[in-house]
Amino acid sequence: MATYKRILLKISGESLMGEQQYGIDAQRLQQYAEQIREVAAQGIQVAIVIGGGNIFRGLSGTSKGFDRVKGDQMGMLATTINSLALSSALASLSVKTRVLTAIRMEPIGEFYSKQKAIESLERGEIVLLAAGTGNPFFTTDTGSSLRAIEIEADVMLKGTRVDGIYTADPEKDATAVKFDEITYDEIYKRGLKVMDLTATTMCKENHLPIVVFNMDKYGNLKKVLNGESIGTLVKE
Ligand SMILES: Nc1ncnc2c1ncn2[C@@H]1O[C@H](COP(=O)(O)OP(=O)(O)O)[C@@H](O)[C@H]1O
Ligand SMILES: O=c1ccn([C@@H]2O[C@H](COP(=O)(O)OP(=O)(O)O)[C@@H](O)[C@H]2O)c(=O)[nH]1
Repeated sequence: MATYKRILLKISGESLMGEQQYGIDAQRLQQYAEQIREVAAQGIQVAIVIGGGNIFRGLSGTSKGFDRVKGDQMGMLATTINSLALSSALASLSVKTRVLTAIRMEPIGEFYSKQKAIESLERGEIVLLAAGTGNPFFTTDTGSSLRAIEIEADVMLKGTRVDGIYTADPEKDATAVKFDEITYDEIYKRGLKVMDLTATTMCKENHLPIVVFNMDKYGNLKKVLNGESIGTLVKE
């Protein structure tokens, strides 16, 4: 039995690289599309935000001489490229999708509105929310929390390449221990960097639970949605 009716799934752009150093790994993309199709077939309404770190990050561009605002705009275009790729992979599995962009760029996608997103979700379409918040100096984590709150999602699922939230970055500290549950305040107190603080604060202020889980393990998305205790649940 699924515990959530409407979800906002955030997928890390960097994870889309798979084993590659850059860009989109076709196999990884296909795996994501299959898993998303499976949960949508259970009747769960799915909206998706994808990062752009596999292509471009504004902040890293500044060290190479890019203007930050232009760099962030490049990052937002990167999230749009990834959204189109996932939309196409889902379409090839006969799943209906709608790409809504935070910046006007028809015909690549339609300009986002809450109403369009909800109409599509209620029709059973997968909604891909591209270009983050549409503003520089933000991240797709913040875009995800913003959109999740707007569309009245029951939960924000942060699909990433680690198993959940740890006492320290598990990619750097082998002694780090995973939390099954954690409060928003504990994330601040411990200075945990799994999600940016703007995103965490938006979720806290709007009472939106977050689940951080490993999206790269095939089948995990379904497990989270079926209420298995996978990943880390963030709540009050
Ligand atoms: N306390 C922590 N618990 C879990 N992951 C952490 C923590 N601190 C930092 N991280 C890092 O956060 C990453 C997950 O965030 P994500 O937004 O998916 O990655 P990225 O920003 O690289 O695309 C993990 O890969 C991990 O290295
Ligand atoms: O609302 C937003 C969302 C994203 N970005 C830019 O898009 C890049 C890619 O997004 P992010 O780093 O969040 O992707 P991920 O870490 O998930 O790969 C960021 O570095 C920013 O430069 C932005 O400017 N505003």
